[in-house]
Amino acid sequence: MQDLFGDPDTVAIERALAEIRSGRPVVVSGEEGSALTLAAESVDSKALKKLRTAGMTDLRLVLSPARLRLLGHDVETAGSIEIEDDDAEALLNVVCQVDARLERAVPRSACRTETAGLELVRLAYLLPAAVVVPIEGKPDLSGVVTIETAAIEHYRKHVLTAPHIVSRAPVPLEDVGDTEFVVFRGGEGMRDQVAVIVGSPDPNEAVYVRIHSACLTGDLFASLKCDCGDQLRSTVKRMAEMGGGVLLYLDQEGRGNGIANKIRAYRLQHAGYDTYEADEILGFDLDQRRFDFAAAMLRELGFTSVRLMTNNPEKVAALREAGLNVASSHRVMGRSTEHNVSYLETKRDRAGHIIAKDLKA
Ligand SMILES: Nc1nc2c(ncn2[C@@H]2O[C@H](COP(=O)(O)OP(=O)(O)OP(=O)(O)O)[C@@H](O)[C@H]2O)c(=O)[nH]1
Ligand SMILES: [Zn+2]
Repeated sequence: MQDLFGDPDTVAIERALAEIRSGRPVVVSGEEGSALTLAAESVDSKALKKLRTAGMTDLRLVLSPARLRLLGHDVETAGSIEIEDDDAEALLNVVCQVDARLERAVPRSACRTETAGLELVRLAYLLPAAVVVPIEGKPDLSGVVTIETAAIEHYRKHVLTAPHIVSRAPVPLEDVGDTEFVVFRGGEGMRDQVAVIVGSPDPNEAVYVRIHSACLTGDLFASLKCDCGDQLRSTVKRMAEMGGGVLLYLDQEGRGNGIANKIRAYRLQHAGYDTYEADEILGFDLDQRRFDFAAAMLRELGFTSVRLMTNNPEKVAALREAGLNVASSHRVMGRSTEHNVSYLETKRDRAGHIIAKDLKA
């Protein structure tokens, strides 16, 4: 029965992600031993106290390298510090407040179990910080999901290349005409990812493709803070004019950090930090996204040669690395406004996006 419903490691990760997102612990287990692991953002003082009462006293907070650098430690790898008391508010300050510093605690390099725990929390779209407690003796952990360290380490590589189509149907769009929405399931967290096939692209030619990361604020509400909504609508329209194309609408809100973290980052931007600085303050790398799954979706639809509509050289590189032919790339500019001009300049100057030098608000 074990693998009747999928690869057991993948099943275990999906269960673990649901537990972590719900604020419950999981056991991460490997050669280095086992540790109870929780997302730091969902831990309150009661939970900290309960863990200690249950004899779990060696509580550690695992932080990403970006967050440790903000806290004043020049490191390249994740690290952990001892959690000395049950003050959850102080713990959360260390995790995401901009002016936090480590006073007494000196981080040590995270062990494999801790690094895997951190990766699990990140995959769950939560703040990248985990509370990890080594398990000594035989505490009663019945009902707690256990996951192997190696399974977490292999997860991304494995799931990103295995999309499957779950449904498809024609949807006519205003200003565009006939399209077909094809829904894939798979990838990180088994999210649904949508391909919109515009018109009738010829798989024997290089097809126009837009890989679009979801942006609730821009795509749906026409937020002035970014250019996503303009890019979405203009590329789909252009595909229709050119006889067809494929838009991949990826559930990668907030550059792969999730909507909650994006809005946390917007709060920091409101206080004067730029888009990448804000993510770094929260402990994220410059960009969390991977595009292997997008390449796998295109292959599944029968397209192997593309004209990519993007300003982001990473997307071109990712598709080429996945073995697709990127015949050309095409810039996709939205409006620049007084609210998004510095966002666009920052993408150009820090992440190498191909965006004009003379932007006007
Ligand atoms: N974390 C974070 N995400 C943002 C912010 N503004 C927009 N996003 C997200 O960024 C993603 C779009 O990424 P961009 O960097 O604008 O553009 P791109 O997709 O890399 O490149 P293009 O193909 O040229 O559009 C969407 O998922 C948005 O939700 C922000 O300030 N912080
Ligand atoms: Zn946006």
